[in-house]
Amino acid sequence: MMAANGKDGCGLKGDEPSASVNGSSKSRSLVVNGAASELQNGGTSGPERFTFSPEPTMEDIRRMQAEFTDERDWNQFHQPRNLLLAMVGEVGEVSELFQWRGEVAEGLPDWTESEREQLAHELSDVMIYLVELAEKCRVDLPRAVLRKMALNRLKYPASKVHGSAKKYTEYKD
Ligand SMILES: Nc1ccn([C@H]2C[C@H](O)[C@@H](COP(=O)(O)OP(=O)(O)OP(=O)(O)O)O2)c(=O)n1
Repeated sequence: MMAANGKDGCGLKGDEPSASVNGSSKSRSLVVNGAASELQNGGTSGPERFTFSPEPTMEDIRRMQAEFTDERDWNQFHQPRNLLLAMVGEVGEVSELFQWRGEVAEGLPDWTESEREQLAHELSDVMIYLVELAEKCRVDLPRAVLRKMALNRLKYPASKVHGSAKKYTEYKD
């Protein structure tokens, strides 16, 4: 399946996603994500912020999922509405992991490795369906996110809303 913008994917094509993605980003993620791996392994957060690995990009994810569905002849099932329902179902599975726990601290310090991995799986399911939903709706998601963030900055000027969680409609001027 071609992307909305008609560009072919590149980089990870033809490889097993887990092998190629891990292989290509491992060293960088170790260097770039020093703080990240500490947090992912249950350590406390240091002064550095958690960061993601640079790969796979959203376009990589779109292409890998398109290959996955093409190989299984599943595009017939992956219409926008079905993808939306599938994504919401996966959001429910994320919620299940948090339910009845009360407040959960950043970094999930009390979670086991297995619970963290389960969460990583469920968040990935949400992401995979979100990206495919955007593709099938012809929304160029990375660009759309940039536009939306620019709008958010206009709606919530830091100078005006600093330290307040009020919705923009609650500000008088
Ligand atoms: N028709 C389908 C079925 C699965 N998947 C892919 C996308 C998701 O990443 C994952 C979802 O698989 P499941 O529906 O089996 O859901 P879970 O992996 O969450 O399993 P479970 O519901 O047992 O927790 O597989 C897909 O693209 N299309």
